[in-house]
Amino acid sequence: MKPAPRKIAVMGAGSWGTTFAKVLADSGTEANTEVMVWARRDEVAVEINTRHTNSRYLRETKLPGNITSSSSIADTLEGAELVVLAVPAQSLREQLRSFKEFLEPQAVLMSLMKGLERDTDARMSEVIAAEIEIPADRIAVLSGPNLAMEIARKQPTASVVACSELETATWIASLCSTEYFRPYTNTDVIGVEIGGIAKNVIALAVGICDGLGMGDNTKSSIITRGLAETTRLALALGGSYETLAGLAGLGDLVATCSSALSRNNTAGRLLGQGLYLDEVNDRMSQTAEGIKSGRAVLDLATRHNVEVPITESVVMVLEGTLSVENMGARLLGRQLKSEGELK
Ligand SMILES: NC(=O)C1=CN([C@@H]2O[C@H](COP(=O)(O)OP(=O)(O)OC[C@H]3O[C@@H](n4cnc5c(N)ncnc54)[C@H](O)[C@@H]3O)[C@@H](O)[C@H]2O)C=CC1
Ligand SMILES: O=C(CO)COP(=O)(O)O
Repeated sequence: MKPAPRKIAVMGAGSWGTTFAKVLADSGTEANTEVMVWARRDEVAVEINTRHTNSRYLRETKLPGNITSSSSIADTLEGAELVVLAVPAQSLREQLRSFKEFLEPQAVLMSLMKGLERDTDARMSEVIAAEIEIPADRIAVLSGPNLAMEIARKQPTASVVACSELETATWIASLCSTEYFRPYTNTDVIGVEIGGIAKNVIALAVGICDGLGMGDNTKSSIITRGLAETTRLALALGGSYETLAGLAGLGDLVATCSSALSRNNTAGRLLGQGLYLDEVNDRMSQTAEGIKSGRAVLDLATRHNVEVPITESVVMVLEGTLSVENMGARLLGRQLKSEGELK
């Protein structure tokens, strides 16, 4: 296996980028790996460097001393053998264009993002491959039940690093393994990404049910049938069943759909309580990827002839063609079918 890198760059100083930088720094202390976080706003970089906090996203959580930050893309990427991407999914393509000239020639890129690009329906690993033109063995993704605030508090969790080349995934896993963060490896990049993307839309649906005052049977039914439609989509795209039964599928779906920390779940709850989408967006200070990715998930599924009734209903609510009150009737009124059908 390759030795630990001298430097890892994390592009994006939001809640997950900063928290994952902390995981990397906690993991790499003995190897003296420098972890540098790129922040869009200079004041965030200054706060990380001087106070070792990022209070807007992680309140008073203390960041390890081997994390530094800069608002300069060039400085952050210089010498970085691993580049971790943690910006909102819809901004990735544009950001990569500004990162490209500063990337080290052999750098490995890993996406932390759980979104699908609108209009192209591209997964983040596909956007990276298209914009940076590096081989698949240097493109990885990380996904799993990973609510940032819990990890920042060092509450134990597991996750999945996926790359078509197992050696790359194994190398990255060795760089982010700590006493509170256990990464598994997988070569099924499609399954891992689809699990992370689709669960955000399902979490919106569960949040809507919550906001409408529905109980646990309703939410459990949405979670379970949500997993069925996510699995159908992943299989149609070439992902594997086992991946969707694992941390990046079931694991993340359960965490996101049950947690008040989830931004997607929260956004859904506000919709269920009767707020308009504009009002919900105004209240969200962080990225809820499902709101923008929902339409792309539906388009992707439609192109592949995959039925995703929960996603479709959520998109209709988001686009104003279905009221939250009528969502249940729309889902329950469908033709009866066998539970086992995964096609
Ligand atoms: N927060 C969490 O618990 C987890 C988040 N994720 C995923 O990680 C990705 C990033 O999420 P968070 O860090 O939570 O989001 P966030 O909303 O906390 O932070 C986003 C960061 O990107 C920056 N940003 C905003 N708009 C931008 C733009 N147009 N161009 C460049 N940068 C921009 C912001 O300044 C901020 O630093 C998302 O895809 C999310 O689904 C995945 C697992 C856990
Ligand atoms: O992906 C996440 C947990 O694994 C975070 O979910 P939210 O983006 O809904 O907060």
